[in-house]
Amino acid sequence: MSEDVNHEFETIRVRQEGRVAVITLHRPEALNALNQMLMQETVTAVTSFDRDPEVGAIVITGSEKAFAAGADIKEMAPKTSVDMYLDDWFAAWDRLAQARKPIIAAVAGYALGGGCELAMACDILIAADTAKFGQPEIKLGVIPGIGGSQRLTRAVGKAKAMDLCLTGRTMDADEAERAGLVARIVPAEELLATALTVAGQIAGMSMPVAMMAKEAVDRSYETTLTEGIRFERRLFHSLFASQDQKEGMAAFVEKRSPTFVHR
Ligand SMILES: CC(C)=CC(=O)SCCNC(=O)CCNC(=O)[C@H](O)C(C)(C)COP(=O)(O)OP(=O)(O)OC[C@H]1O[C@@H](n2cnc3c(N)ncnc32)[C@H](O)[C@@H]1OP(=O)(O)O
Repeated sequence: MSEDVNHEFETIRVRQEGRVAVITLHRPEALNALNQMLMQETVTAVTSFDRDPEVGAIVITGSEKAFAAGADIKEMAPKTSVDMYLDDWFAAWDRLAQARKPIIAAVAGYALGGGCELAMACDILIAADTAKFGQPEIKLGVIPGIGGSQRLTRAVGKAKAMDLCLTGRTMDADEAERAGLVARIVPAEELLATALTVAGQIAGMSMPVAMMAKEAVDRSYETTLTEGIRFERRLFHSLFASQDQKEGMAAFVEKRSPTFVHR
């Protein structure tokens, strides 16, 4: 992907700015509803950037009005249970959550249902003051299907996750930040610039170190405290074999900025 860094696909736009890759969801006619094409294109782009040594961080964003208004209801409506099971509907999104490089969701407007779930599958969620989050699937006679009941509960706790999943109501950016879903809120007009700055800071770190930091935090969701601390300690010890640990600590002692080589 790095040779042709500005690319328009059917449902997404991708570009690269230095070591930051930006994926913009682009289905304006449907408020970026997540259809199968958008899922495939987004996951393919993320997978490709994840493998690209010239990319240190990825930003996923939408439009001013909608990050994504959910999975595509019109596409799903006629499906049967067997269709959904045989096609393993939404399984491809799991590949996005398996990316090893940090992904920032820059969210303005609606992030509902699958849109909220996509944002939560990213590593840092930066919201515009216009953002609205929710899991309204219950109003459609279904429940979240891209991890919402699990990631939302881990992010905001059982009380608020139950409230959101059982009533289908939306919460604004302030409430989402207070609840712990959102890392930062910024004025809508500063959203992309802020996301790019944060992504640029991350991409300027040693890549293996940033990847290990992500892996260690993610591990806290999957394991006991004792095992998680042991895992973190092993990664930490292993970094003393890296050139970037030598450079980072030498730079501090010599009162200069480090030059990381991602090794
Ligand atoms: C089932 C699982 C696992 C996950 C899901 O995500 S289910 C979907 C959850 N999301 C929703 O239920 C939200 C659906 N959308 C809305 O409620 C509204 O569109 C809105 C409140 C987000 C915005 O309302 P507004 O009046 O400003 O805009 P609309 O005229 O309603 O929408 C414009 C255009 O977009 C189409 N649209 C919007 N959301 C979806 C969607 N999730 N799937 C398919 N299409 C969507 C909407 O139909 C309209 O297009 P048309 O005028 O051509 O019908």
